[in-house]
Amino acid sequence: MAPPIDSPAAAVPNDSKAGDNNDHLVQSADPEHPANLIPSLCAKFWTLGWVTGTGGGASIRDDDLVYIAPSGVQKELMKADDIYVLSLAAQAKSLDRRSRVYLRSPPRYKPSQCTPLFLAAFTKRGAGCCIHTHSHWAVLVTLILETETHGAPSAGGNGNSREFRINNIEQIKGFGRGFGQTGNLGYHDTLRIPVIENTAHEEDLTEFLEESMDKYPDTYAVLVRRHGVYVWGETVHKAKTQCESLDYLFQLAVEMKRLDLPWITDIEPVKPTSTR
Ligand SMILES: CSC[C@@H](O)[C@@H](O)C(=O)COP(=O)(O)O
Ligand SMILES: [Zn+2]
Repeated sequence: MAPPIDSPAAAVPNDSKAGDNNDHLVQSADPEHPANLIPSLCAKFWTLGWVTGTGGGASIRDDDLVYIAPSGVQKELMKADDIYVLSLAAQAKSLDRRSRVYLRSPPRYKPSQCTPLFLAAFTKRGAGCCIHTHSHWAVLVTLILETETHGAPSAGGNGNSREFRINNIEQIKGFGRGFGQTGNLGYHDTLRIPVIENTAHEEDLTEFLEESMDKYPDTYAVLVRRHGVYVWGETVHKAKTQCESLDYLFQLAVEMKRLDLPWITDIEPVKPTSTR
């Protein structure tokens, strides 16, 4: 396989030996270590159809260090030894935003093309984990929304192809209110997920993803039309459960559309008649 395109490490931690490529950064017996967790999570995601045929992936941030999968590999078969490691502090000092400074680069691969999008979640939102899926349900929702703009909004949508909206579904409670805010969305809250258009090259999505983050400061996800979804969270646990909740809602929304059921409904909150 071709060598990595991005620049090798300019700075290495003091405890590294020269020439060892900082392999110790990905060597741990702890299954929760990011270098072990990314492969095990991706193996689970593959069973859900989220990272089929090398598409999709996941990245984890541990303080200053970001762990990234290689590009174009079967994500469900990755090993810890395949993982790239990048320092956010070193990256912030880099003058060229498009070149990246890796503390560890497996020589046989290139880093994931999703890297700048994962970095946006870490630097703009302080996320601890970002997941990218090519789930059928995410893609179908963007296709349904696309048809909404060509003609009158039907019962299933909201007439705005750049935003997915749904309310009055219990699983909405699986989402946080936004970074820096406490608690989760409520049953009657409306979940809004922005949609950006796909580009020929993954990294060209970055500016549009960042734009969406600015426009929707509370969002934990951005849909990419005809492509998939990026979902993040403060922790791995939160990114994973939000991604699962979203996939559940996308599947439900597609089935609702088939049944001509609306995604947005006006339901009066039911008041408890007695206190326990
Ligand atoms: C099936 S190719 C998909 C890629 O172009 C991209 O969309 C993707 O999600 C994965 O990119 P990768 O560089 O392999 O991590
Ligand atoms: Zn992708």
